[in-house]
Amino acid sequence: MTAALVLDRVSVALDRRPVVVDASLAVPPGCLLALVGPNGAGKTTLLRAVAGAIAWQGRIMAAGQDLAAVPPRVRAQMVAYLPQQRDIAWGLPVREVVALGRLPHIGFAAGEGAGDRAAIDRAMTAAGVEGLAARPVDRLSGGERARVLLARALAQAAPLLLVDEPTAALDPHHQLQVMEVLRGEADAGRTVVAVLHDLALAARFAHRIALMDGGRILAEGPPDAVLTPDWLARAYRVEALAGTHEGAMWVLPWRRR
Ligand SMILES: Nc1ncnc2c1ncn2[C@@H]1O[C@H](COP(=O)(O)OP(=O)(O)OP(=O)(O)O)[C@@H](O)[C@H]1O
Repeated sequence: MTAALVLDRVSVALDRRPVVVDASLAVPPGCLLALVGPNGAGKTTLLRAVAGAIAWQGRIMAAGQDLAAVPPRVRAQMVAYLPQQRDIAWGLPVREVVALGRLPHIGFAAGEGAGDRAAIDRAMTAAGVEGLAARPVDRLSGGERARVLLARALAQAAPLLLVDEPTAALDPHHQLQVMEVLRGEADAGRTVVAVLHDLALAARFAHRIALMDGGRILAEGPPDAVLTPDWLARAYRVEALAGTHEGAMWVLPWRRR
């Protein structure tokens, strides 16, 4: 099957320092890929490159198209991105913030159509923010705001969804809800790349895991092939407990090495 996202020796330098080095990856359609690794590994930088937010060297292909040659509006229809930064400058009502996700489809001048309204409603329900629709977004808790921004990315309905630490600041119930949504998006045929620090959530929900350290992808594969004692010791310098439950892997970092 043709990969939905292909990275071919992607490198990024920030302040003339190599931050991502020769990252190569092929992610099939219908895959939830967790991008994991220690602080400073280069995960956010790699995701920002795929989102087109920073310059890169090498090749990034989505749905067979070289993203360097795709106009911004078309890219916004192809790629949705939930950045790590959750600041929202204006106190817009929540529903209006989520509706911004439809802009690549309807533009500034045109109004929302029935399909847009359905996508917005679906995204708000999936992210569990339908009860917040009229609330000003700058008066929400951190976790509520995070879910509103996830809803905005979901409303974009792009075939490639990039999410940076989507479960940070969420309570366990909402962490599971968000991971179920991301897994559901992948199972519906989209490609989802999620930067995750929580290895338990990565092991439980991701189809595949890419482990980064020092700007490089050290390992990529199914959770039980990547979250091994050796790789966890090498990348994170931790020992972890692990097992399986209901057909999924679980992992619990236990002590530093
Ligand atoms: N704007 C910038 N200018 C220069 N260096 C940067 C910039 N942003 C990040 N870096 C550096 O690039 C490296 C990778 O950062 P990045 O945010 O991609 O890591 P990460 O794996 O997402 O880390 P974390 O888990 O802490 O979020 C770090 O060493 C960081 O200090």
